[in-house]
Amino acid sequence: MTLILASTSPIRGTLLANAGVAYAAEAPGVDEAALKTGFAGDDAALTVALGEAKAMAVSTRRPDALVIGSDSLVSIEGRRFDKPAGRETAAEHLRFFSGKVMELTSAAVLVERGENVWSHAARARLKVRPLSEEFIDSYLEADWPEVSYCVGVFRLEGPGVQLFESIDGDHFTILGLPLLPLLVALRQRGVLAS
Ligand SMILES: Nc1nc2c(ncn2[C@H]2C[C@H](O)[C@@H](COP(=O)(O)OP(=O)(O)OP(=O)(O)O)O2)c(=O)[nH]1
Repeated sequence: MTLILASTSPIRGTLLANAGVAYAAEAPGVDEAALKTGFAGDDAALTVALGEAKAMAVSTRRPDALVIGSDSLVSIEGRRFDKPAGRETAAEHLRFFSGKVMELTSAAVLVERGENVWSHAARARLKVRPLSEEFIDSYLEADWPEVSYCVGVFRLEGPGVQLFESIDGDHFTILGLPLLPLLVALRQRGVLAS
C-alpha cells in the first residue's frame, strides 16, 4: 500500500526519510484557520482534528493509499500561537515567550479510504529563558526566514535550542511529528517490518 504524507512541512518529510520510511508527500490543501475558529477542544484534540482533516483531504483523492496527517501548535498560558506571519510577528511572539513555559503539542493521524484508523497526540513542555532584545534581533537575523514555517519560532535542531533553559518531552514531537508512536502504528499495519 502506498504511504502518503499529507504535509508541506519540510521537517516532517525529513523525519520520515531519515527513519527509512518510504513515502510520497502531497500538500493537503486544507483551510486550517477555518477549522481552528471556534474549536472547543483542548490542544491535543485540535491537533488530531487538524491532522485528520489534512489526511482526509488527501485520502479522498487517493483511496488506494494510507495517509499520514499531522499538526503542531504552541500554547502559553492558554493562548495559542500559529506560525509567525512575518519577522516582526516572530519578534512579538519571542518577546511574549520570554521566561515562560511553552507547551508544544503535535499529533499524527492515519487515514485509510476516508476513515481515521489511528491517531496520537503528544505534548512537550519547553522552558523559555529570559530573552533580551539583542538576542531576539540576532536570533532572527541568523534564522529568519528559516523559522518562518515553525510554530514557536524555532528549529530545535538549529539555533532554536538557544531559546530554552529546559525541555521536557519527546524530541520528535517537538520537531513536529510524534514519530515513535507512528512507527509502532506503521509496523502494526505491516507497512514497516517488525
Ligand atoms: N524544523 C523544525 N520545524 C519545527 C520545529 N517545531 C515546529 N516545527 C514546524 C513543524 C511544522 O512544519 C510547523 C507546525 O505547523 P503545522 O503543523 O501547521 O504544519 P505546516 O503548516 O508546516 O505543514 P502542514 O500543515 O503539515 O502542511 O512547525 C522544530 O523544532 N524544527
